[in-house]
Amino acid sequence: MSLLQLEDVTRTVPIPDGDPLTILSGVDLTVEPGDRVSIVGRSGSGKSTLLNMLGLLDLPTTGALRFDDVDVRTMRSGRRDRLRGSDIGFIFQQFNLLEGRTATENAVVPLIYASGPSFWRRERLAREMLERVGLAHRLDALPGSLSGGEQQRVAIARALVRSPRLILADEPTGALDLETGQSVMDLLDEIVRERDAALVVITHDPAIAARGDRHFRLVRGTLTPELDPTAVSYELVGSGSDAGSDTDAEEAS
Ligand SMILES: Nc1ncnc2c1ncn2[C@@H]1O[C@H](COP(=O)(O)OP(=O)(O)OP(=O)(O)O)[C@@H](O)[C@H]1O
Repeated sequence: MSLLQLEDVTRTVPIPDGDPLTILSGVDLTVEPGDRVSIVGRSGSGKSTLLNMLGLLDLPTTGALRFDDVDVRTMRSGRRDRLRGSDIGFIFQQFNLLEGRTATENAVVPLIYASGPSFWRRERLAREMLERVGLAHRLDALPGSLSGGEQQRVAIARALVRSPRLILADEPTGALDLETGQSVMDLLDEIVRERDAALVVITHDPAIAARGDRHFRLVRGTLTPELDPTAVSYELVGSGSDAGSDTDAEEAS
């Protein structure tokens, strides 16, 4: 049984007074427990759209999206939301921590929506997770007093505190220097391995992509296997205005 499966997925969005815009097409991806998948793609290639789908935030326009072999499109939105809360953890480039709340208060947030022991033991679970990411001495620190690497560790603790089976990381080292980024990735890899969770990392950085076990690139909404992620040129994965965009929308305009 696979954890997550996309089969021939297309995502189109309506354009006022125009043909629908195709953002993803023919995407096939299977993620198994313990998998470490990396996806590179330049600005506008459809990464956020794909991430939203992997995180069950958006549904395919056509094609199949299955979680635990259950067609996500047949689920009521409440069930999808609960599944996302309990089984999927998100890590972003900008750590998205609540300012004015301590590290522990930030890490506890996902457990506020849990039930049973996870809810009753939430403070302890949050503290244990922060200890696991090396922040035992900063439990009461506010985000503003933490370094970038420490803030990302709080965000990792928050993402993992419910023991999700799938972790989605969107440019997790994008706001960190090289060395801090590597140590954050080391930690993430370690914890993911310990828990046999699956990790999908979306990144512009070939060095981060190379850490995965299976590599893909997203070009104009099409996902293809990448055999040698270290050989991906900057031009392909580059971000920002110098790299240009990658969509039909840009081409059409
Ligand atoms: N609802 C929408 N309506 C119109 N265009 C959209 C919509 N959603 C996405 N797009 C376009 O589809 C393309 C892919 O979007 P997406 O946000 O997935 O790209 P991305 O690879 O995450 O880009 P970036 O790295 O710059 O964030 C972009 O050109 C975007 O403008």
